[in-house]
Amino acid sequence: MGRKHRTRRNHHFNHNKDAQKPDNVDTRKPYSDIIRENEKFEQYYKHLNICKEEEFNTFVSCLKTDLPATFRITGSKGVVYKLLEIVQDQLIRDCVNEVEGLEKPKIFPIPWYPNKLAWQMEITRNDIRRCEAYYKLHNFLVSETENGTISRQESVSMIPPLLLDVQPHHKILDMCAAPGSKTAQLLELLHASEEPIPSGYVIANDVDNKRCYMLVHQAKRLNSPCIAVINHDSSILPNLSMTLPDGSTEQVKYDRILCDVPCSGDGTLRKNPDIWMKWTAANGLNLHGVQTRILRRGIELLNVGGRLVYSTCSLNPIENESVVHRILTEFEGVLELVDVSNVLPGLKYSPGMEDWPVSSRNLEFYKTFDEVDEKWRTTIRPQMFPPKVEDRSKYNLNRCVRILPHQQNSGAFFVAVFRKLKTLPEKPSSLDSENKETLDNNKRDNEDSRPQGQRKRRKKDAYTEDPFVFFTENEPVWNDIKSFYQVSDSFDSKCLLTRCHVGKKKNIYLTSEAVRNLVITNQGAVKLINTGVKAFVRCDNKNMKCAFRIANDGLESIYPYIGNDRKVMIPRDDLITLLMNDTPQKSPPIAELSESIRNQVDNLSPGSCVLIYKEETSTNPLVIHISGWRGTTSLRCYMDRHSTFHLLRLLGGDVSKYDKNKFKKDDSEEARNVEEAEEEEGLKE
Ligand SMILES: C[S@@+](CC[C@H](N)C(=O)[O-])C[C@H]1O[C@@H](n2cnc3c(N)ncnc32)[C@H](O)[C@@H]1O
Repeated sequence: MGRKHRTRRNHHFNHNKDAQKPDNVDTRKPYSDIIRENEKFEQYYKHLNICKEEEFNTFVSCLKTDLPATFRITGSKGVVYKLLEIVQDQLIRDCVNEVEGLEKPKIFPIPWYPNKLAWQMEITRNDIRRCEAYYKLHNFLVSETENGTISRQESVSMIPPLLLDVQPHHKILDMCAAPGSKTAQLLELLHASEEPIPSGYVIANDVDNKRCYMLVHQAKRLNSPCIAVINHDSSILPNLSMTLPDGSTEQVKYDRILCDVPCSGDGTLRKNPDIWMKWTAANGLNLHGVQTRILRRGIELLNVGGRLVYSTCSLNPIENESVVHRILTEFEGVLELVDVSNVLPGLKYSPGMEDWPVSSRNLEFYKTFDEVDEKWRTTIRPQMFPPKVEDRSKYNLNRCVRILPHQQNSGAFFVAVFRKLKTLPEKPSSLDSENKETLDNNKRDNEDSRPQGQRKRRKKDAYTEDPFVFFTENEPVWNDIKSFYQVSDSFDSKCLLTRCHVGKKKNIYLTSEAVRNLVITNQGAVKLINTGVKAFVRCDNKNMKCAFRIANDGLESIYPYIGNDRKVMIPRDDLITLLMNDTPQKSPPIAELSESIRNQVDNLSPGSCVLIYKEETSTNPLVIHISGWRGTTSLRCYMDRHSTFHLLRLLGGDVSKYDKNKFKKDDSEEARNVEEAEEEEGLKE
């Protein structure tokens, strides 16, 4: 083995070797003592020919360095393009302070990501967090992430949703969804059209109850009425049903499925260096079974003509091609691998392997199961081996995509895209005993009931979620809301729900019709963790003739149905004034706002309203809707600090109140806020 390699964490200083270390660098280095070396790892992947021999040293050296910071820009069209301008022209210029001896890092769009909406920097996440020169850049990333307008996601993890080819009408299942960065991307793709509420939806599932709440947090940032978070083992995921217009029910089959399975994670060594210490060849062998079971269930739940993306952040063929091959064999004639070589031009990758040895944990490599030593035959299974040479062309395993870290300075990743060609036959053509058992336990493709194992579990589980109670035709609070906001008759109030059966309703949430249908049809049969975007919030203010104000979260979905009388067009300078005075005590007096505002609110009764800001000048008009409050003498908007920071940035207002330097003592309170936000960032990928 070569000499011990301790990676330098602060390699933002690397781009100028003579650079002096600036003052005020936070010295916390959680991973700094990890020796990024594992002899067996290198031996294993060298033997497997994971890349060309002459590239192997570059491959390993790259894995020992930290990952560059990347993010995606998300949100509605106008906001996206405004933010894109800021990222492109101003982010590094204005958000990185000049420090002698420190070059400003480069930022560039990730070449294969559509429309320049994903960006990579020459520095790492830790550089950004620890170096004072980057505090504004860090503030930008934290506040825009919290606001839901950027997503700090590893570049390779952005690939699976792009390969799913999502349309707004698709029924989508994310089988292993937490913490939810890909779920968020799926939701964005679902909402890509102009429709305020798309007809499709995302069912986001994870087996880990705590991690399901990370999913809820992710989904909340995107304010979608089209998502439900559920909590099941996806290898035995219950069938969901929907109610048809004639009252009968039908099993839900999904148009798109993301199967981003649990894996050994050795593709994330750059981000999670502790994996260097834990890596053994046994990790892949132990995960192959659960990965296969989850993928198998996904194929059962997929619509004919539908697409399923199987992905891992592992380099190991035992978790990748081997699982894909096994499933293609089991479902012969039913599935094909899709050729995605032209979908993301500019993406560099290696084609999937068509041949691999299977290794014991002790790195004894076998070409066929017959050679396997008796003692390993419980961990090494016959189905883990590659196809025979003469069968290779049947499976097209070379259509799988393996991204190696040195190919474009990223993490490593594996993706395979399946298309379902026909319904499953009564019995798959080739089944081993393990498969037979699983399939006998799980009800078959076209049966409308839950897997047996699941029924047992349900009895044991104590469901602790508050109930999901949808409005009925005669919901008492609805009349007041409808008449106060002049809600159009085309709005279906039955898509509103609360989380209590009795007592005062506090928050009212909105789901799409399709999600409502699913929740009601499957009540008691699925462990539903969360659904619905907050649309109205109780606000018992004696000056308002309605007990509920409009919430910002659901405003984009509900906006088209609100009557014009409670809408106020707000000019830029007035909006900036409101944003700069964002506490109820400091709400700007109406008398001090522009004539345009005074005229509009003259006849507006006190209470909740929608403020609309339009900027027509740019090529992609920016339209922003904000929940506002017309007081007896003042006007204000409901915004949390991150959204206020975001809007001021978009409008070119003064952001200094929010852009605090956490390295300065005076700003310690703000620093704590930033730290808290960072803690939350830990919830994301
Ligand atoms: C690789 S992570 C998923 C990352 C996620 N797709 C994202 O982009 O943020 C794998 C997830 O699978 C979950 N998981 C593990 N076994 C599972 C199972 N049998 N059913 C469902 N989820 C499972 C884990 O809790 C973990 O959250």
